[in-house]
This record gives sequence, structure tokens and C-alpha cells, in this order.
Amino acid sequence: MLEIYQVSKSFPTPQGPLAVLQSISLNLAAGNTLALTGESGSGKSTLLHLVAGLDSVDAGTVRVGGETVTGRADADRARLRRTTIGLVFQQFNLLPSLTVGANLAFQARLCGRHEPAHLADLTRRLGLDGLLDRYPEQLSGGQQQRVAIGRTLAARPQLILADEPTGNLDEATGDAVLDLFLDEVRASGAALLMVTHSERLAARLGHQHHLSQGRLESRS
Ligand SMILES: Nc1ncnc2c1ncn2[C@@H]1O[C@H](COP(=O)(O)OP(=O)(O)OP(=O)(O)O)[C@@H](O)[C@H]1O
Repeated sequence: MLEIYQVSKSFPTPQGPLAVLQSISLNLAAGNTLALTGESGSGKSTLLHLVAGLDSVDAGTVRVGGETVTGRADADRARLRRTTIGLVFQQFNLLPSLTVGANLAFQARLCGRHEPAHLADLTRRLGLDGLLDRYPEQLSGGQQQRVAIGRTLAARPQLILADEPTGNLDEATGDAVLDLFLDEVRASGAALLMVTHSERLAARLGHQHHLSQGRLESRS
């Protein structure tokens, strides 16, 4: 589902180029889950952005569902994001003029996969039933995070990229949300790549990789 091959990325800084990722390779098959850990600033979000085609690699290739992300036109990468990839990023990017209910359904409607029963189940499991008529600005950070998760999962993406999806949640809610991710992956056969600072949550995923000084180390 996901093939990352010898990907490198650096950013310009006043002190010269900062090599954030150095020849990173990684494969993730459909139905598999992988936790990506690493210190703050080690390049975890950068790697997710490259996979999603939101930024360009300096070298190497990324393939999602057999399609090459790298070297494609922006419109093509946007299509891939819409149809195949589900993103839960640190900025939740909820639509401020839409209610929680409409935000939850937005992505699934956009890609023609709106299933009311599935969405109702996600809404219940994310504890959002009482909030459907509110607007994003009326929610706490953790509630916004859960809406962003529901919106992504409702669209049944084949590849889920989640950047600290439980970062704003207390431990019990974080555990319940991870249960939901894992159940959805089991049911849909999607692949899940999740960034987390929690070793405890990372251990619940099928594979664990650690990013340090630009290199990826497999821990299982
Ligand atoms: N657009 C950019 N321009 C310059 N430097 C950048 C840019 N984006 C990221 N960086 C730098 O690249 C490094 C990796 O950042 P990244 O956000 O990927 O880290 P991270 O591992 O996700 O961190 P955190 O756990 O704090 O979210 C950092 O040193 C950051 O300052």
C-alpha cells in the first residue's frame, strides 16, 4: 500500500541545509499498522507530508497503492489524497462555517463514500453525539481532534496517515480512539501509519519504527 524508497529531504536554514531525512525506506502492506516515533524535530511530520504529497522530496520515491506520488503534478497528488489517503494532522483543518455533523460527513461525501450507518457508529464511538450541531470554534482541542479523526475514517481511506492523533486526548480517550483506528483498519483492510510520542500506544501497532538523526530504525 505504501512504498517509501530512499527518500531524502532537507530544508534551507541560515546555517545551511538541514538534512531532516536521509535515504529513508519503508514498506507498509494493506491491513498493516506502523507506529513512527522519534524526538520532537526528528522529521516525523515531514515524512508524513511527503507521503501525502503535500511537499516534494529531494530524492527518492513514494508510491501509494501502486501510484507514484513523487514527481506528479499537484492536481494529481490532490486527487490521490482525496480518493486514497486519509489525513489526520496536527492542524485539524475543520471547516469553520460547517457544523460538526457536516464536517464529519464532508470527506466521505467528497469522495462518494458517505455511509450514514458507518458515520453514526464513528460519531458514537468518538463521543461526538451531543456536539453535532455545534461549530468547530465551540469545541475543545480534544473534541476538534476527534471530529478530524471521524471525518477521515468516515471516508474509508486505503492509507491512513495520522500525526499524533491522540495528542490532545486524555489517556482513556486516547486508548479508545486507538481501538477505533485499529477496528477500522481491520474492517477495511487499510494501512495505518501513525506518529506518536507514546511508547505504550506505539506498542499496540503491528510495527514500530524510530526516526533519529535523519535515519529510520526498525524496532519490530
Ligand atoms: N518548511 C520548513 N522549513 C524549514 N525547516 C523545516 C520546515 N519544516 C520542518 N522543518 C524542520 O525540520 C525538522 C523536522 O520537523 P518535523 O516537523 O518533521 O519534526 P517532528 O518529528 O514531526 O516534530 P514534532 O514531534 O515536534 O511534531 C525540524 O528541525 C523543523 O524545524
